[in-house]
Amino acid sequence: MNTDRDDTPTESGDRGLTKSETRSKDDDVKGYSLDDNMQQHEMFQYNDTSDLSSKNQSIEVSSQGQSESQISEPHPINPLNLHLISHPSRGRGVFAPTIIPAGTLIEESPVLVITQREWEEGKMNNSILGSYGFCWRDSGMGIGLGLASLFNHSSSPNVNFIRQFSNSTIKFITSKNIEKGEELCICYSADESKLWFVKSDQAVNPTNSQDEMVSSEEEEGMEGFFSKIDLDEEDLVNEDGIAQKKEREKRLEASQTRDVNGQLIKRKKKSTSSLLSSTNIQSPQPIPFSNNAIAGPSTSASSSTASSRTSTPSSSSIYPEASSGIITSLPPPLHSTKTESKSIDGRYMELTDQLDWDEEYWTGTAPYPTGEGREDEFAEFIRIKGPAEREDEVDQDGTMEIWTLEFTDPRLTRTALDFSKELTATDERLRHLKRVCRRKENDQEICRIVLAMVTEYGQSTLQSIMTSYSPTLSHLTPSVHTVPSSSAKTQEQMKAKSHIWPVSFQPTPIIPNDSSDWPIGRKAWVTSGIKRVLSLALQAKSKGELPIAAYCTAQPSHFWPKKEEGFIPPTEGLRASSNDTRISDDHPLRHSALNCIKSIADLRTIPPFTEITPTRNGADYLLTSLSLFITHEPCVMCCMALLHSRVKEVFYVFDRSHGGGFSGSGLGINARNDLNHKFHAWKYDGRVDERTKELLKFDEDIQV
Ligand SMILES: C[S@@+](CC[C@H](N)C(=O)[O-])C[C@H]1O[C@@H](n2cnc3c(N)ncnc32)[C@H](O)[C@@H]1O
Repeated sequence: MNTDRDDTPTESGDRGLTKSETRSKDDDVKGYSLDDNMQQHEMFQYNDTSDLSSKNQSIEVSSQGQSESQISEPHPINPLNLHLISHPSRGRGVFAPTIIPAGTLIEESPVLVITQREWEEGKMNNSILGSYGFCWRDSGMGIGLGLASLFNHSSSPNVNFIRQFSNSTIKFITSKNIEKGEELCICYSADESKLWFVKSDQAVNPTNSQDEMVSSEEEEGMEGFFSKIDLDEEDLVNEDGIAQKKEREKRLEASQTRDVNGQLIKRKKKSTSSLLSSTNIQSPQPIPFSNNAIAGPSTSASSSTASSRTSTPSSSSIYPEASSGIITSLPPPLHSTKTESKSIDGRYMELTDQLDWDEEYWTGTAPYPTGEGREDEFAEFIRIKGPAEREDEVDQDGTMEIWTLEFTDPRLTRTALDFSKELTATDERLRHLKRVCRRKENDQEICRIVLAMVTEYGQSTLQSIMTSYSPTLSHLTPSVHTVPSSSAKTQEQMKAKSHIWPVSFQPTPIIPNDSSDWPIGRKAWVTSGIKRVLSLALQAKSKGELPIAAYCTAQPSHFWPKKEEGFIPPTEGLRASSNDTRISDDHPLRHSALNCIKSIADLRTIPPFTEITPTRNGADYLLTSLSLFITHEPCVMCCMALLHSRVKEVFYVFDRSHGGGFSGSGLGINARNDLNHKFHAWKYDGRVDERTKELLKFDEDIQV
């Protein structure tokens, strides 16, 4: 479908939307039913007469949306027969009626492309569409037809989407094997602070393991964006470089709406889930996408619209894959498009040996007895906390004082917000606060805007900065307001804190401080990783290298958190080992961890690793969900490289007295709120024999 307006389903589409809005009001009271939904979809169908076997089968939709005559040959455009089910908090969602293999094309949904101008002038963000738009090319918005708009959000999605600007469609492809009855979800944004609704994932992810620290922000270019980023929510994101910030601002600007005076206005938060809420999840019903649901207006104006549809090919002719349900040619992975090369830099790439441990024995999957009861044979690991966690532990109910700007005239909002952004752009202490707080007081809406920490400016200084910024603000006086000093970690906190001032919602899982609760199999696996790097480091030493070694691999699937929120399955089979080669290469950057990351990067450019579909948009980094074992605490540079590669966890043996990226430097790079990924750092707390210890010592200040 192209974006030409004549090709868009104006007539039926408009009616469908009008109807849908009217219906939503009713649904508020009576709940949402699939029958309603069937009716709604019927409104969107076109009268494709070429598919009708009998001319007598003219179709009329009664006010109940019922077809008055039957169509003999159903023409399913939803060959997977997916179910639409309404959930009490998420609203409608798409569910699998049967097992669906990874890589299956669910739908290639046509998109109505709305230009930035149309979106703004039509105040579409204020309408129900505001919750449905996909960011599109040139700051436009795409409203996905078909199933596109019905996928709910999950941060561990099982469906990827690929926006195809050239033909204005979006492809939805399963990224995992889907179980019968599972909800199909996409990831709206990897940065959940950008979501405009309170997320509910229980049914999607029934087990909520506590083993994962969720990355706070992914690269924007790769994300699947929905448009609905609130003015104030926008301000919660990390400052990650001018270019991205500008891009984000542009996008934000594009999706903002203005009032009649051209002033920016706050977008209405309209959650379809509340409109569609019902007390129970309804029993699954197939979405009635078949010919017998086709309905079309019979007026001459509408038949011209309808006739432009008659040439529309059937779904199976457009998407041959859809008929089998399996895509034969997967989209290329994000990291590389190479498919043939077998060697890198003239070297043949070989996978390093697997870790030496009896997986079946230690995980209890073997027919013979398991390793249960042998826990004492393994040393413990201590988790190294970063500043993020220490900050989180500080008084959760605390408040602080900030300067705010208070006014009732909505026309001041834009200038006040711009000023606020300029003033507080880099102040981490304000990041958890929504920038705007609106309250109704004495029948008047009062708008308060975050300005700065009270400790930063005196009132007169602030007033004069403000006046010189814009004369529009000169008659306002900053006032002091008490606000929560941290984000909300639970729904209760969210309620309590937002009562004072709206804050961001950042649930943090409780993470154990040591390995005492690990299953014995994980202890055995991690111990084998530690043994491997100690032995690699001794070998390196014997060759005259610095005695530092690393080994990177995926955690065995047995230990993967089951459907845990935020867990991205690693690339199985991908593994590499390395040692420090600063001496032999006479190169200052050949640190063991960097060498290991490079090997993984090299491997990912050759088959079979090029064949892997990214598990979620924007999340397929070099070391996504991989674990790294290393003899020594990595230096600051290596820690940053590991962070950028999105490593999941690092196990190490020896601390560095200084320069180490975890505790040696005091920087705690593994868990900082001002960095866009967090990972676990585990320190080996067991014994290493004295001779090995001695052999693996090196001068930390070495200059190569
Ligand atoms: C694109 S629509 C998805 C379909 C929507 N559930 C419906 O019934 O129309 C986006 C809206 O779905 C709801 N939603 C999606 N994912 C959700 C989640 N994980 N938790 C809560 N609500 C969710 C929010 O109300 C959001 O505004």
